[in-house]
Amino acid sequence: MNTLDSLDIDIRLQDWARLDERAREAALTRPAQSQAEALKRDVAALVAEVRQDGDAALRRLTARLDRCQLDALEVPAEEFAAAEAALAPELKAAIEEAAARIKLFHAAAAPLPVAVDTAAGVRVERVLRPVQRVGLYVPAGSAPLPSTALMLGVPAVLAGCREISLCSPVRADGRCDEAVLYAAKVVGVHRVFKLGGAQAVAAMAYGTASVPKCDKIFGPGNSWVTEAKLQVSADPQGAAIDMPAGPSEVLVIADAAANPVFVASDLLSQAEHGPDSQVILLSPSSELLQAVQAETIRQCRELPRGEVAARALSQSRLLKVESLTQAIEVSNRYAPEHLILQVADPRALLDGIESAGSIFLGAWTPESVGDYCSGSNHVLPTYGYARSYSGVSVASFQKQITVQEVSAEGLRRIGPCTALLAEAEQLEAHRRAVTLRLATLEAGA
Ligand SMILES: NC(=O)c1ccc[n+]([C@@H]2O[C@H](COP(=O)([O-])OP(=O)(O)OC[C@H]3O[C@@H](n4cnc5c(N)ncnc54)[C@H](O)[C@@H]3O)[C@@H](O)[C@H]2O)c1
Ligand SMILES: N[C@H](CO)Cc1c[nH]c[nH+]1
Ligand SMILES: [Zn+2]
Repeated sequence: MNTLDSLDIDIRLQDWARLDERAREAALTRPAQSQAEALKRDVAALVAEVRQDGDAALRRLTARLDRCQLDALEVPAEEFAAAEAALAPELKAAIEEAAARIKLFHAAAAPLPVAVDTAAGVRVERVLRPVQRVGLYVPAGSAPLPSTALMLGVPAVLAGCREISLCSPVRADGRCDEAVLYAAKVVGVHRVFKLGGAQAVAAMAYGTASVPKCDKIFGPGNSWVTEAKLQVSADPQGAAIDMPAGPSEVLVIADAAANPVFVASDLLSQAEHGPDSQVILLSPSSELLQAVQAETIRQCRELPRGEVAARALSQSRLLKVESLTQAIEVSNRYAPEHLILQVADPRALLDGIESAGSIFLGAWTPESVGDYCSGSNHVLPTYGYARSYSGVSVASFQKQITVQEVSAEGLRRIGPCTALLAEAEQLEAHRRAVTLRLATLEAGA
């Protein structure tokens, strides 16, 4: 008998119309992030320890949390070579294929410089400059994610970042995952460190003897990683971050004609990430919801990570809605990291979507293709942050600087407007910086 045969697997089916406001809120609430207050305290202690003791703290914490006694923290050239030699040629080719497609999309979607004459003699420009020192975090706690090295490394290199460091948890045998190392090499990451969790984030934010300080930290991770990113970004001496990218989640909107086997497989693809993941299905069809419920439980029993997925399913929902219009309203309220539209005409729904990290249209677009190799980025805002944040892109690794140049004629045109507004704000020095120049122009005219 399969060990999962006896596992209690369930995913709750509810009717949205019958839920009161509190029950609706509960249905759309993400799983608690391992007791928020305790988490904040624990992470603050880890960050402080790294700030105070640098490399010694990193070795101590890695021994405690990752069960590995590290000597050198940085991955040496020989380990990259050994990783490359150990990988199957097909896997290396798949990593290269994915990298090429991610590069194609990210290069095309990169911001461009702008130059506009907003009045005769008044030129305003936007120039782009890379963030100089960036730190990438690639998870490897429950599953090493070489695809995340691609998703972060490709845009960092396209943006032209000068120092690109990458941290990923070390295995108990003292090595990093081979495919993560190969992906880092393929995209052109400069240095890789055998560090995971909050301690890796602290090392990149403040720098240690071995790990260079970074200006901005990118990447997903578990609760400790995400909380550490939030804490270091609140400290002016720490580092900026891309966004809070925590436990994976997906929301699927499906109509009566959707294939329950496909829908169940999509729900499970994100449920298997971790016990704190969440998946939601919205459909106006009771038959489809019941079929997906049965199919999800059946497929879950077949998965190597079925136990993990089952825990995520226990805090997930299948919700009967009145219409696809109501499904869109509920989805916008939830603001999912991933949104899959398995309906007859998904493009017809697209305009109504206000908040989502990434959208997948139609029966032949599983979320997995975005995770790996369609070309879009899989580092996306979770926990409702899609209401205000976007996924990682080349722009995330750039600063947009505005430039303006005004000729004498231009100042004659826009000077009076400036002076009037300065006067209204009672900022006399601002006004004079214009009027003194205008007077000089008048005198010379
Ligand atoms: N939002 C996104 O874009 C996105 C993308 C990929 C993955 N993810 C998510 O990233 C997460 C990856 O998590 P993971 O755990 O597999 O790997 P991880 O690399 O984020 O975390 C592993 C590290 O956590 C630390 N840790 C473990 N137990 C600890 C404890 N008790 N106290 C303090 N630190 C501890 C260890 O140092 C370890 O190195 C998953 O939740 C996945 O869903 C999100
Ligand atoms: N679905 C994850 C983002 O939430 C990314 C990922 C990496 N590997 C597989 N999936
Ligand atoms: Zn995934």
